[in-house]
Amino acid sequence: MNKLGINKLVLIGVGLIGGSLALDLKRAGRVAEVVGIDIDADNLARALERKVIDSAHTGIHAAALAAADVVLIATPVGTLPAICQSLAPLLPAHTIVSDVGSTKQLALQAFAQYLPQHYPQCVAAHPIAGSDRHGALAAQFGLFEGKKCILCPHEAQDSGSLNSVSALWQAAGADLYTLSAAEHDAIFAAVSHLPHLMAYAYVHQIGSADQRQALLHFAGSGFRDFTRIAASHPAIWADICLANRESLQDLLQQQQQQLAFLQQCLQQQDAAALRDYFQAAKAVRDEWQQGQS
Ligand SMILES: NC(=O)c1ccc[n+]([C@@H]2O[C@H](COP(=O)([O-])OP(=O)(O)OC[C@H]3O[C@@H](n4cnc5c(N)ncnc54)[C@H](O)[C@@H]3O)[C@@H](O)[C@H]2O)c1
Ligand SMILES: O=C(O)C(=O)C[C@]1(C(=O)O)C=C[C@@H](O)C=C1
Repeated sequence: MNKLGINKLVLIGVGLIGGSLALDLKRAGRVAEVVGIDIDADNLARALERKVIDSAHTGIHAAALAAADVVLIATPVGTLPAICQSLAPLLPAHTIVSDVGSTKQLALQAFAQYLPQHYPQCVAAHPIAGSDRHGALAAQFGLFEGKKCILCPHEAQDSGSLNSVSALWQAAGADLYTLSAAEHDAIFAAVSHLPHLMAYAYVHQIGSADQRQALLHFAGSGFRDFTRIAASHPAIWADICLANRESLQDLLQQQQQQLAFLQQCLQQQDAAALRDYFQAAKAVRDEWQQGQS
């Protein structure tokens, strides 16, 4: 046992987020051994080369899970139910299960439905850090340093498991916050999932334009800054958007009202309304930026 009691971490999904946490925990001496499970054998080979993990499996097997202290699920959120179902007969009694997914109600539902014996030891977590890159090659040290990590404890939560998972994220430098899963999903629909949808929609508009080549040729930093997140992993984002579809449908409706207002300002050549609208948006953006420092 090391100082946290985490001898063996089983990481399911050895990508940007899971891989980055594994790197930090290994460097901090908080885990002795990391076993990687991933459906992508090439990705596992890269993870082994980069020492993100110590051993690799392409499926969820008893041998991989034997004596696991923590199982961390870091796959697209839509895979959680099936993964929990596969884990159920194989988990040692003491194992803590956690996830890193961008939506939390689905995670708690999957834990409750497929891991009822372990439910008190299941801890839903979400680091608010990442990028448009993916896979083990994108895993990096220090990704979570100074970033928020949201924990969504549930009604049957075992406090020891919650503390152990909290300690892992703190070891990676994250600042911990607690929200209910419903609060979490409503907030991140607005500040993460909606902007991703809008970036995808805007890039589609450009990509389907007759002048596509010229538009892309001359696009500069405004285009780059607004569209970076449209380069994110399609499978990760399809799962997030579907898992949070109800909030997102409401938010898209609200966004259409914003666009309709802009149409009206342009039609009426209303410079004052546009200036006020942009000024109010700038004030919100400036307020956010100040809160970051
Ligand atoms: N990318 C971000 O910015 C970010 C930030 C915070 C949280 N998240 C969440 O973290 C999770 C992982 O995202 P990521 O960005 O690390 O993605 P990633 O693509 O870098 O890594 C996911 C890995 O899971 C593997 N995988 C997919 N299905 C699997 C399955 N059924 N069994 C085993 N392995 C499987 C993939 O091969 C891949 O290596 C997602 O739930 C995402 O919502 C992402
Ligand atoms: O930086 C990015 O590319 C991100 O999209 C990171 C981001 C975000 O929207 O802020 C994306 C999804 C997460 O669940 C958490 C962080």
